[in-house]
Amino acid sequence: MPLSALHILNFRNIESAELALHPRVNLFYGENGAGKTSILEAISVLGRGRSFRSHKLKPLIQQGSTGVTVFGKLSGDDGVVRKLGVERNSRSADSFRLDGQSVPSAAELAKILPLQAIFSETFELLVGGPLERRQFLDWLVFHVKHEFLPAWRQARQALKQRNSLLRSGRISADLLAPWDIELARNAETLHLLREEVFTLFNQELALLLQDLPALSSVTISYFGGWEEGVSLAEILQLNFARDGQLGHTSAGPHRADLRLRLGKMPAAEVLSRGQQKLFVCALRICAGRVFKQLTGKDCIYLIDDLPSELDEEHRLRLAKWLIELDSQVFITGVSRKDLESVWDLLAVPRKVFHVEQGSVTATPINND
Ligand SMILES: Nc1ncnc2c1ncn2[C@@H]1O[C@H](COP(=O)(O)OP(=O)(O)OP(=O)(O)O)[C@@H](O)[C@H]1O
Repeated sequence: MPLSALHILNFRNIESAELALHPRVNLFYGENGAGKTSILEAISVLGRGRSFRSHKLKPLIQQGSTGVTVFGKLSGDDGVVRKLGVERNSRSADSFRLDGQSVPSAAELAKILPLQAIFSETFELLVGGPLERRQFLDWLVFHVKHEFLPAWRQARQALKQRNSLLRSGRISADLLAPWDIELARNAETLHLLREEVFTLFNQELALLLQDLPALSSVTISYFGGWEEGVSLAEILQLNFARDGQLGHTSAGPHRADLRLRLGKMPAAEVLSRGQQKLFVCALRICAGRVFKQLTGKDCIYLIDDLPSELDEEHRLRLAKWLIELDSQVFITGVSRKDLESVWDLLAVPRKVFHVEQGSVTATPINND
């Protein structure tokens, strides 16, 4: 369901902005520091409870203010309307609201407002550590498999307890046993769900990249976080002494990863920077495609400073993928001309906003 309205209060340099949005393409242009990324961050806070750029709350709250508020209205073609609200305050706990009712966590909002963000750090997906790739896969698993979140929370809790015992030095197999059982049980569930979703994802990625030979030769494999063919329960027992020395659990679902290779080499060492960026965009588009196939719903794309990240040919490719997906997109850029050129070329209806010192104004476009 697309976001039809957005109301932002005291968010970084935006004191107040009320936007009526286009159901498909929304472009934001303006000088450096104008507040373009802040608009995408506000949408991210609405859908995830946090910004894609910073986990910390404090930098988001406008200087001199005590809290930020973001409201959004989602409107479906069938006339269904959902209202989301997030208030983040430096003094009290975060408040998440859905259709006027308080909800316990941002996960409830994420189900209604599924988001994919593409920004400069996203392009580190190939070269960065496993955490980003694991979070990338888990986004899709969370959205398409309802069993995922409870298993993930229980595994995280068991891991926390196990690590705290390991660190305390009071370790005996008896003390660890209940947490080993809990961790291993949930880990097997997470592994099966991740593996199943990854298989679908990989098939879809091959289709998406079939006419891009340089990228379609990249192979991706899923690593569950411990040795294949052995149960995690056995591994935890085998690693007992080692984990004790390390003070943490060395194998488990928290070590899962996606391994991207081109021939025998890590893909990041062979692909050019431009190819890497397009490949990361393809991964994110593919996640949206699988999400749509399995749920019948669309996810929303937030894309920060696109013209500085991709050249025009790659921007055109990304725009075509987004159009095929029929997703609502929010894209920022400094120059209006660079930002609009591919959408002009493809004659795509859209809304263009000018952002200037924290104020946001809808502007007429050529075909208005
Ligand atoms: N907590 C805050 N209170 C007030 N102003 C802030 C706060 N945090 C950041 N700012 C300012 O708000 C603006 C936010 O910039 P933002 O990153 O959204 O700009 P942008 O238009 O995306 O710029 P660029 O093109 O450089 O990426 C900056 O000018 C920054 O100095």
